Amino acid sequence: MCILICRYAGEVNKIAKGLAHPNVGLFTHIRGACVVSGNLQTLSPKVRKFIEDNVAICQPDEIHICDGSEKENKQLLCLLQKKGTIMPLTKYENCWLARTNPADTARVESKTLICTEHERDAVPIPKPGIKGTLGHWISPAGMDKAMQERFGNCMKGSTMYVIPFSMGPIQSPLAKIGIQITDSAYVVCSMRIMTRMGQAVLEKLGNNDFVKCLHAVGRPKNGKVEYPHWPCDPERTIILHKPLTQEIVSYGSGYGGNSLLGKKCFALRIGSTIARSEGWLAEHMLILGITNPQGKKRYIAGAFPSQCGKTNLAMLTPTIPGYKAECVGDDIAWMRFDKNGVLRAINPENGFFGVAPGTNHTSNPIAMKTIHKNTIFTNVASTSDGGVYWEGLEHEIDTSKLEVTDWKGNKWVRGESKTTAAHPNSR
Ligand SMILES: Nc1nc2c(ncn2[C@@H]2O[C@H](COP(=O)(O)OP(=O)(O)O)[C@@H](O)[C@H]2O)c(=O)[nH]1
Ligand SMILES: C=C(OP(=O)(O)O)C(=O)O
Repeated sequence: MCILICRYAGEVNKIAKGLAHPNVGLFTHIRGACVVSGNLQTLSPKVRKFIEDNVAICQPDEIHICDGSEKENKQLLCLLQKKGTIMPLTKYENCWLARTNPADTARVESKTLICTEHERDAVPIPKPGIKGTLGHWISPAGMDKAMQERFGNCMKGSTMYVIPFSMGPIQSPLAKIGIQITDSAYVVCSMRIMTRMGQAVLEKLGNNDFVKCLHAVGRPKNGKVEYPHWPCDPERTIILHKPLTQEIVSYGSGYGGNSLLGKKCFALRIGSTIARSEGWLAEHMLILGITNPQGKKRYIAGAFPSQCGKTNLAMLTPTIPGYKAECVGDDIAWMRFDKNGVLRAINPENGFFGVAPGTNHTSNPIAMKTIHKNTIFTNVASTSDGGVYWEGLEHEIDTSKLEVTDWKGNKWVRGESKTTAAHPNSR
């Protein structure tokens, strides 16, 4: 049955490509690309247009509208395993390890740009001759050009996934909705951990506006994909934000910080512009609840740059007797004053994306308890008993009795290997 539908779809595909308006009457297709999962009928005209526009540019073979279900997640994890993008970590429950292209391991600030009509609306303008360090600006024409140079046909042969997601609990009045298009199943599975995503979000959205997020892993200009299990285009990686139209565009990287667009791109950067216009704040801050021995609870928020300890402080285990600490958020805080003038905050995320090295039962016991179930590890080392390893676990995992494979897939021996077992920014 399945084969028949696909064959029929292939024929319709050809016909559809020849029509003046490629969507006429073809509810299983968008511009000739077969919808292999999800129902076009449930999409609002705005969501459908967003998909259609990008299908026309990116030319995917298939479209998968994500419902966020457990079944879908399992199918995608299985697909990723078949492609060699992830491997199961048999020591734990539903845990996986991804190894990226070694050139795609972190966010790239220098390639992260904000698009506004005037430079002064995006970044402070330094004196002539001085290089600014606070963000990068791109003009609308520059953004259009950057996109044209990269996105044309970039999903040929691939599946375009459509991820409806909510930053903040779906029913919360503070939540904001985005739709992310991506050609990475790793991104879909990761977005399922980091956000609330799927069918329920589409139902909440109705025909309202949403933050438009477009992501493609890209292919190098010369067509040579060095690591087929992790396609990317490090040379041309670019992360663009257009606050005016609430658009995010990310090309060339599969690394979480660049590709999970709900996180830094939406919750922080676009979020801060939405917040400014609506009179609230989106900040790069952890939120921690502290209850003293008398039962009085207070919250603190703390702003540290990336890789400076937000996740670890947010997961603090108190050493002072009688105190209780509760993690609300480890990266981004959405804050506003309520009608009584009390500052309230939510964590718009739904999961954690912490740096692995340095994490152990002494430095962060809560993280250690959390990560042995339903976790996607990226660029950590693996052990022959199906576990993970990184710098900082020397006193907890006896590597002399195990074989260790480093984050690049090579044999690693403690005290002998000259490189680290895990990438310093492994997550
Ligand atoms: N020495 C030391 N390292 C820390 C401390 N807090 C965090 N780290 C390490 O710094 C790195 C980044 O930590 P993380 O909490 O993920 O930072 P985030 O990116 O700001 O959330 C990890 O390797 C941590 O183990 C600390 O208080 N002391
Ligand atoms: C998510 C990231 O930031 P942080 O280090 O603040 O967690 C990142 O840099 O990819």
